[in-house]
Amino acid sequence: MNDAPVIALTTGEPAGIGPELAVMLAADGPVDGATSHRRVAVGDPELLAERAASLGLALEIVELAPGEPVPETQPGVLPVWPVALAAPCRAGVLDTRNADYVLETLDRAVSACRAADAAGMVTAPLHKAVIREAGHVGFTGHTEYLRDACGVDEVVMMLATDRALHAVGPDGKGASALRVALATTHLPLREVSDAVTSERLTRILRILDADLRRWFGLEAPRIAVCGLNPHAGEGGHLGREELEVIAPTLAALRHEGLTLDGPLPADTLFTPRHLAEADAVLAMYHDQGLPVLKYAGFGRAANITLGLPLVRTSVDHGTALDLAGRGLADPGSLMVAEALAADMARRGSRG
Ligand SMILES: NC(=O)c1ccc[n+]([C@@H]2O[C@H](COP(=O)([O-])OP(=O)(O)OC[C@H]3O[C@@H](n4cnc5c(N)ncnc54)[C@H](O)[C@@H]3O)[C@@H](O)[C@H]2O)c1
Ligand SMILES: N[C@H](C(=O)O)[C@H](O)COP(=O)(O)O
Repeated sequence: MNDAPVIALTTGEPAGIGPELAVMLAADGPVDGATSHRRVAVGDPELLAERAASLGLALEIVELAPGEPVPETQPGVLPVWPVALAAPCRAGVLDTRNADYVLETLDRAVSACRAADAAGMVTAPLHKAVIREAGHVGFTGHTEYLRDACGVDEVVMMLATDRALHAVGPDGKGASALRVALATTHLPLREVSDAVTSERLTRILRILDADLRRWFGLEAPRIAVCGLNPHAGEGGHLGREELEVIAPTLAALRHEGLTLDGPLPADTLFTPRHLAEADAVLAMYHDQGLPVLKYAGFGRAANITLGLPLVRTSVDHGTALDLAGRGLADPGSLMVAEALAADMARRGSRG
């Protein structure tokens, strides 16, 4: 199927599980509709060959020259857009010398998407600390890096379990069908309150509403919004952000036509009755929303960056240095992320 969308898979931190997940998927071949896209890995071909060999996988690594078409996905073959490691890499052992290599794989995939050589990108996990330690002191993750690379002001990190991914509402699918977006991402907790501003919430909620319509086929997305404080501030006795920032912002956005419920106490929002009435939840900070999502679907969920001019999905886990090189990592989330990117690419191409 040569008109299948090309999905660029950045292989992430070379010492982490990203490279082996890529070779595991490629060796096994298309499953669950994976023939619907053409995978091309972005990374060091020798590293990928080494990881495949060390896991005993029969895999042919095919380096593609610039402009060479990406072939149909087939078992045992992994096409690669080559980016060379800066230093030799051992699984599980981080090296700051390879930080720029990781960023180069992202730049390569972004350029390919922008040139329409790829219809979307999927990112295997990178290690944020080693990139910062290498001198990229402002680096906080793919999400913000891609925002800046694409020149947009705001993006939204949303994770969704596999049961809430493909252009349908979670209704009737139970509480494990979850979409959780974040108002703030990788911030120290003590900075969160100051970051929850009306301006930020307005930008985030507009993007979330628009992209739930665009990518998930929801005509009037219902978004449940968490409060920041326990019991959503307990009427102002446990914090005033709900009264002074969140509630007035939601009221203004309802006038624009957004369907918003909240601010709601986060502890009871994440219960089946409330979730059944929401297509997505907006959490105020990382560990308010993501532990629930990962409890519901770790290993079968995907991370989607909303608000970008290109398709980007990712896994629901990190570099798992403790597992790297051992063949123990679960490729489930990467499979889900790839299938979702292909689905989004097809939707995008239909306009
Ligand atoms: N998309 C991304 O790039 C991404 C996502 C999350 C975390 N990270 C980064 O990864 C690094 C390590 O983060 P962490 O330790 O908090 O989380 P982690 O997800 O790497 O590991 C947490 C636990 O989950 C296990 N685990 C993770 N992935 C697994 C898989 N595929 N199969 C089986 N078990 C798996 C690990 O072994 C570990 O016990 C950090 O630098 C973090 O910022 C990157
Ligand atoms: N917050 C995400 C998670 O916990 O899964 C993760 O760190 C991803 O971040 P980026 O996609 O921005 O790298």
